[in-house]
Amino acid sequence: MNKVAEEAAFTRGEDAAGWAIDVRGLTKRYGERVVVDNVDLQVRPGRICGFLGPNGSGKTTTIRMLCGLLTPDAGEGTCLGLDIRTQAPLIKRQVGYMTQKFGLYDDLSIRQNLDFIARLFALPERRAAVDKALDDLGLRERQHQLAGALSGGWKQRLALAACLIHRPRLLLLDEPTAGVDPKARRDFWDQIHRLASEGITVLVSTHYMDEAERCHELVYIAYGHVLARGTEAEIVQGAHLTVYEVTGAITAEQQARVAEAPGVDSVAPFGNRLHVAGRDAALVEQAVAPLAAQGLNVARAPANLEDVFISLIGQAQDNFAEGGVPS
Ligand SMILES: Nc1ncnc2c1ncn2[C@@H]1O[C@H](COP(=O)(O)OP(=O)(O)OP(=O)(O)O)[C@@H](O)[C@H]1O
Repeated sequence: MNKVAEEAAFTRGEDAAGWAIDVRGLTKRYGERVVVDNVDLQVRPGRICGFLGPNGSGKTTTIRMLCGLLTPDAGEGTCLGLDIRTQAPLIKRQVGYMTQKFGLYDDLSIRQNLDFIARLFALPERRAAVDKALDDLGLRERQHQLAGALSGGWKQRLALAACLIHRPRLLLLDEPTAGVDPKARRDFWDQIHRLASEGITVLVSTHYMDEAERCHELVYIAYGHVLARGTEAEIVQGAHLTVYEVTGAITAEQQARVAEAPGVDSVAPFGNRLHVAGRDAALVEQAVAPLAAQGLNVARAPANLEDVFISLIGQAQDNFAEGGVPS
């Protein structure tokens, strides 16, 4: 690619190959512990990529390496067409990073908080930028309320407005809706989709499966390793799980017995239903047969993301137990 084409790609917020995020082999150690191990990540502009994995699996550490807040011990690549190792200051100016903790001032109003952030970025038309952020996120009517007096959902909305005030091309959202009620989460996700449709790329970590389902693509990480990636359908198909759904008055003892049966990777309750899943169809069928004989309803069911992730984490534990859990 020639210089002109390269600059055009940079202006669009992507690298020469058209990726908004394109990193390979990202690795981070703390002392002897490898907490992110050889992670590759590629996301196209305007896509919403969900970043999932158990607590402590390396999501935050990866996100911080992407925006230049942490230097990787190994690995390379670009964010918005900029080198994560050598152009971190430029990346930071074009990224909106929402951390897990509410980082704004409780004793300032919504407007004052946004104005403060606009000053930090030295935005030229500060008042207009704050007005736009208030309007875009539906915060205008509450602009004089103190941030500390807002409910969790409105705080998240304000945090998102603060992330967007400098018009970033990439949003890195670290569990943005933790502890927020379902209606506020839904509103938040409507905003994320609106932003993506405007061309903003989003990498969002979450533990909520309904949120994972709203992403264009997903990356699942455990022990610092990527275990699965793709669309929801690709991940579910790729897992090759056989799932039986059990309904009826199942006892704790029956549940424990089926969980211990050979070939059962995961047993997960969903309301009054129990999902029993594994990769070997014959073994799973054998495991649930006694439950049917005991009068419970047992029927094949499609695998869902949660079945897959529970199964993957179980396999990862087995692998690491055999090959040595990463220290
Ligand atoms: N500054 C640090 N020093 C030492 N260990 C750290 C540091 N920061 C993170 N870790 C460890 O690295 C591992 C990965 O942490 P990270 O916060 O990236 O995980 P996560 O997937 O974001 O977890 P969660 O879902 O709980 O937010 C954890 O075991 C954590 O304790």
